[in-house]
Amino acid sequence: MNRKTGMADTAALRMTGIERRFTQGDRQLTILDQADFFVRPGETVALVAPSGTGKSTLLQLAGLLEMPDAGEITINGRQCGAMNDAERTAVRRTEIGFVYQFHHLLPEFSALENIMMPQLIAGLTRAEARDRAAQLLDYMRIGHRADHRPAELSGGEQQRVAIARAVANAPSVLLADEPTGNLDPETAGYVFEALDALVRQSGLAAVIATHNHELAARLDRCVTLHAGKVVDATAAAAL
Ligand SMILES: Nc1ncnc2c1ncn2[C@@H]1O[C@H](COP(=O)(O)OP(=O)(O)OP(=O)(O)O)[C@@H](O)[C@H]1O
Repeated sequence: MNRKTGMADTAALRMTGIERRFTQGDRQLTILDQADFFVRPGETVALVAPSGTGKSTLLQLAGLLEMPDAGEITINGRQCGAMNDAERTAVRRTEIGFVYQFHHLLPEFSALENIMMPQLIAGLTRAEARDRAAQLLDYMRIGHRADHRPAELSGGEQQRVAIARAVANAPSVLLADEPTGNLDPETAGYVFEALDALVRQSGLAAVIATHNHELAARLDRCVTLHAGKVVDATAAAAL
C-alpha cells in the first residue's frame, strides 16, 4: 500500500528514501542519499550513470543482497526492511533474477544444466526443469548449444545462457549489471536484443545498468544517478 495515496502499490520494485554510506579510510562516502526508484511490471528501465556513482550499489540493494542504511525496499507490495535473512533469501530466490557482466555459469555443467539448477533448488522435478531450460535456450536461439559447457560457448552465447538462467524461476524483477559490458559492440547488440525480447515476453520488470547509451535508448525509460539520487535521465541532461 502506498502510504501517501492509500492505493495498492503497483510497482514490482519500489525503493523509497534509500541511504547508503561507505567508509573508505577516514572518509565517509554517501553513495545514495534519499534515493527513490521504482519499476513497474512489464517495464524496462536503463540505469546509465558515470562509473563509481552507485549503479551496482543500487542493484545490490534492490536485489536484497545488501541492506540500506535507511529507507524501504518493497517487492510486489511486500516491505523487505523488517524481514529476517531467511525471508529475504526466499524473496530473492522467487522474485528476483540477476545478470552480471561476467556470466558466472558453473563450468562443469552444460548450458541446459546451468539453467536447470535454480529450478531444481526451487523444488521442480528434473523433467519440469529440463523442459523449461530447453524452452528458454530455444527462445534465446541457442537450443543447439544445450549440451555444451560454458568454456565451449562464445561470450555472447555464455551471456544468453546466464540470462536464461536468471529468468528460469520466473522472477518478477530482473536486475542486470552491465550484462553486455564484456562483449564486442555487435555481440552486445544482439545479446541486449535477446534480453529485451525475453523481458517483454515474460512481462517482468527489468532494470539494466549499462554504459551503452545506444542500447539504453531502446528501453522504456532511462534513469541516472545524480548527487545520490535516482533521476530521470532526460531531466538530468539539463542539470
Ligand atoms: N563495500 C564498499 N566499501 C566501501 N566503498 C564501497 C563499497 N562498495 C562500493 N563502494 C564505493 O561506492 C561507490 C559506488 O560504487 P558502485 O560499484 O556502486 O559504482 P558503479 O556506478 O556501479 O560503478 P561502475 O560503473 O564502475 O561499476 C564507489 O566509489 C565505490 O568505491
